[in-house]
Amino acid sequence: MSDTLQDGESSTRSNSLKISLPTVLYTDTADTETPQTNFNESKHSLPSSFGASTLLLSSPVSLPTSPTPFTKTPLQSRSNRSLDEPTDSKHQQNTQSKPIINTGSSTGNPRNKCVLQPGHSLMDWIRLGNSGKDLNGISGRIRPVTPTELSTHSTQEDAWLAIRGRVYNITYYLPYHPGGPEELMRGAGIDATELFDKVHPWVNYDSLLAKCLVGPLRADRPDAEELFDITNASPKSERLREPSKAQELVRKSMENLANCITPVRKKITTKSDDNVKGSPPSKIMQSLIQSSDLPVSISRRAASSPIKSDKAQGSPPPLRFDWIQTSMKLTISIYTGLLANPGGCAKITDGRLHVEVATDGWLRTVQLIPDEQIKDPLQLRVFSESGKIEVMASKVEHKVWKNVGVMSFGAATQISSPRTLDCRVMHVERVSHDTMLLALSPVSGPVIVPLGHHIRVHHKINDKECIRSYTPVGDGWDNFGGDLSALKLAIKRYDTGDLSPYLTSLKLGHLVTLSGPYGNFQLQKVRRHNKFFYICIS
Ligand code: HEM
Repeated sequence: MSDTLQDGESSTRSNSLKISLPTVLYTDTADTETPQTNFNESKHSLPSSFGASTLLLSSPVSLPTSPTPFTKTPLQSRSNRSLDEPTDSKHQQNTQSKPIINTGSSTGNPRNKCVLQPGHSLMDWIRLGNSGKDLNGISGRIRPVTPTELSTHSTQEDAWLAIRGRVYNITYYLPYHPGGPEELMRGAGIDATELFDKVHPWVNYDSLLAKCLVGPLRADRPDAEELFDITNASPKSERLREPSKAQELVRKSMENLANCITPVRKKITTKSDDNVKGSPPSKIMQSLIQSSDLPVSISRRAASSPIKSDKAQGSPPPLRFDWIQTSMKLTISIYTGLLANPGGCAKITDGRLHVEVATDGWLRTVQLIPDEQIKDPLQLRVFSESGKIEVMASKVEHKVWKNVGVMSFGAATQISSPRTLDCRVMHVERVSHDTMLLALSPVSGPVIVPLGHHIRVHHKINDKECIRSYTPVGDGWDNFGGDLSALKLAIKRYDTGDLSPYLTSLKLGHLVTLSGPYGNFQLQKVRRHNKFFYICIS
């Protein structure tokens, strides 16, 4: 709750803590040094040298807004599993014999994530992928697979599945799947595209399973090879990664026919400032979505920001984004990359959605000028491991949008010094007999404290400044749903302490002075280590 110091200890010790490299704290007051993003620039005019891009997104993106055990709204607490309930008896047996434990997760993921066995985290999977192990089970070769052959690989010891025309050997990935092996087995032996899209269309399966690729799914038809051009002389793996336009067209039309779903990813490069356009949903799909607020998958667009990652020159990691909708909600997902240790906050101003995105010392503002009106309350979730920042807004008018609007990325700014700012107490809640939860909203702009970082609270007692460090707590601690820029601190009261009696007696509207964020934790660095030790000081 309060990191590093007991409340009764002197401020001198607190000040002497040498915590370097504070990363991101953002305030938008005029007298700060934080550069501002000028969103008045036209949608094509943001200079690329600043790494800014503007994209007009059209065609609504599908799918589930995620229910969560930590949530505060009816939509979020609703289970999205209704669409995904297993229908086959094989699966029912599986799930009955090994029930999935619904834990939520430290990353804030709300859904039915499972407790993974030790040594089966995302990083362990990445390590296994880099270990040279034969993950596709056929010595890394790529070859076409027919549906008949696919259906023979449907056991936990030998499981293949197909997504968007590509067959993957998921045998090794099973124990690493955050949704549990049983869930993943629902897709074994079949074309699991629709199933996958119903559960988590945002998951970057093609990267995660890159080493597990077996080959293209080839229909049991004599002319099917044409579709994938498997006789072409270029290296097969390359062709699989970059199908020709004609192949893509054929594949998409087949998917359309089969699923009425067209998930597409379009990459925007520095050379191309094309708007991302897509076909609007068909009338049938529109009326399906319209008639209920079920998260129906209709189509999907994603794009990458034109800012290329170039760590050597100290440039920020590239951002990608995606959007999905139901008739009542719009969800913008911003992908910062694996282990980029993102932080974020969001607000709606003058009908525009502003999302501040912090990644390892870089701050960018993403703005959406929506085609239709959106309103508060916003919900924001940050998935530290996967790097996804998800912002969900309510639609003023309950209907399916054809276009999402104009999306722009502000210039990336490197922020390296902590700031001091006043925060107002927005919410006070008793957590236990001696612990209070305070939600503090910065008076002058959002404050982002990434994972592993902390802030300091400053207060003068008898003219002597008293400082204590606190690590903000995440969602799930409180019933405060409001301001997304609010920091939540869990304060344990020590009757003989200097600061905690003051903090636990604060009332709504009181001002508190904070500084930060502090900390030099970089999630990326964790990648290189196999062993972790936790130190608990009591
Ligand atoms: C097709 C059958 C699949 C089913 C039924 C399924 C089911 C689930 C479920 C129920 C969850 C937990 C809820 C959630 O976070 O959304 C989950 C999470 C997840 N699954 Fe799957 N899954 C499937 C395939 C895959 C595949 C092929 C991959 C990629 C390699 C994958 C990667 C993930 C990841 C990364 C998460 C965590 C998602 C997040 O945190 O947002 N899943 N899955």
